[in-house]
Amino acid sequence: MAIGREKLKRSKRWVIKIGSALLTNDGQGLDLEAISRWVDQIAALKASGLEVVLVSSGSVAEGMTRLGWDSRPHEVSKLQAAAAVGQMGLVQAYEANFRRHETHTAQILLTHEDHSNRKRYLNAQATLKELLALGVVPVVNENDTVVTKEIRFGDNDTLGALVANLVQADALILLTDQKGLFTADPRYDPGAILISEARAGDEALEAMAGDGGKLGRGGMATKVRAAKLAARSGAVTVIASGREDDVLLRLRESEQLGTLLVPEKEPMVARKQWIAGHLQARGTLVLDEGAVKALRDRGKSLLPAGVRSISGDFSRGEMVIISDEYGRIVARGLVNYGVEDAQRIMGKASRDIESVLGFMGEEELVHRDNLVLA
Ligand SMILES: Nc1ncnc2c1ncn2[C@@H]1O[C@H](COP(=O)(O)OP(=O)(O)O)[C@@H](O)[C@H]1O
Ligand SMILES: N[C@@H](CCC(=O)OP(=O)(O)O)C(=O)O
Repeated sequence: MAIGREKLKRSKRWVIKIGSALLTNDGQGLDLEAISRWVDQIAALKASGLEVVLVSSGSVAEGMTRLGWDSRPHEVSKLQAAAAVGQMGLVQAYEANFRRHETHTAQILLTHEDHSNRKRYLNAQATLKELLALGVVPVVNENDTVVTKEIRFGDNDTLGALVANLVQADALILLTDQKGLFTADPRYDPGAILISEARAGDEALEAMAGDGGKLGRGGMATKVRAAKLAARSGAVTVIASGREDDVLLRLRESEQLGTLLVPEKEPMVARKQWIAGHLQARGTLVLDEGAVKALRDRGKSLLPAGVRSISGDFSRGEMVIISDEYGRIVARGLVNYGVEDAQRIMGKASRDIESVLGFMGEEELVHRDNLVLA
C-alpha cells in the first residue's frame, strides 16, 4: 500500500487540520512558535504547487487565556464566549505569519449544517474554491456562536473531513500531539504500537481509538471517523504529530510518518457514489449534441448555452439528471441555479447571465467538480 503515500507527492489539494491539543502550550494560549513553523511549511508547500485549506482549532484555548480562565468551563455559553474571543487571536496569528510569506488568509466559520444544506454547501464550496484560485489560504474553524453540540464535544476532525469533501481534497492531514494512531491510547498503555497504514473505515480501528485530553476532546475516535468521512470523496487521511520537525514537508515527500488511512475505493469511484448518493434527482436538463460532447469527451463543465430544455422542480444545490436529446442519461450533477433561473438562462452565453437574471452567479450551470458522467 505504499501507493497511498506516493500519492501525497503527486496530490494537488490538502486540507490540514491542527488540533487543540497541539496548538496550545499545555492550555496556556496559543503556541505561536509552533504556528510560525507550520505556516512556513505551508508556504513552502504552496510554492511547490499544492493548494491548502487550513482547519484550525484553538479558539477556546486562546479565549480562556485572554479571559484569564484556568480551566475549561462547563457552561456552553461560556465556551462559546471563549471561542469568540479566542478566534480573534487565532486569525491574528495566522494572518501575521502568512504575511511574512506575502500570502493572504481568509477566515471561514462553518457549521455541520452548512454541509447538509444543499444551497449553503454550494455557496461555501464556491467561496473556498475562489479563495484557492486566488492563492489565499482559507483558515476554517467551527462557527461556535451558533452551534452547541460541536463545541461540547470539541471536534474539529469531522469539520476537517467535511471540508475535504467540500473542496474534493486529495488528502486530509490531521496534526495532533501523538505520532499517529496507536493500537491503544499511549497515555495509558506504554506498550501501544503505532499503526503505519490501514483502511479508512476499518472497524477494528474504532476499537483502538480512545477519547482526547482535557482541551482537545474528540481524541482518536473522531479522527478515525473523520478518515471514513473523508474517504467518501476519495481523500486519504494522515494522522501525524505536529511536533515532528518539518512534518508537512516530509509527508509531501511520501516519508513514512504517522498513520495513513486509505479509502477502500478509487477516488473516482468514491466521488461518483458520493455525489450520486447526495439526493434524489429533482429535474432533468436536456443538452444539445455539442454540450454532450463537451461533457463526455472534453471533461468540461455544463454551461447554460448547451441546454435545450429543462423539466422538474429544483433549487440551487439539488441533484439533476443531464441527458441527451434522445433521453439517454449522460451525467448527474448538482445544479448551480434553481429551475426558474435555469430556464431563463438556458441557451444563453454565460456572459449574458447577469443581464438576464440581474446578478452573476457561477458561469456554469453544473460545475465539473459536482458532476459525474453516467
Ligand atoms: N489509540 C490511540 N492512539 C493515539 N492516541 C490516542 C488513542 N486513543 C486516544 N488517544 C488520545 O487522543 C489524543 C489526541 O486527540 P485530541 O486530544 O482530541 O487532539 P486534537 O486536539 O489534536 O484533536 C492523544 O493525546 C491521545 O492521548
Ligand atoms: N472550535 C473549538 C473546538 C474545536 C476543537 O477543540 O477540536 P479538536 O482540535 O478536534 O479537539 C476551538 O477552536 O477551540
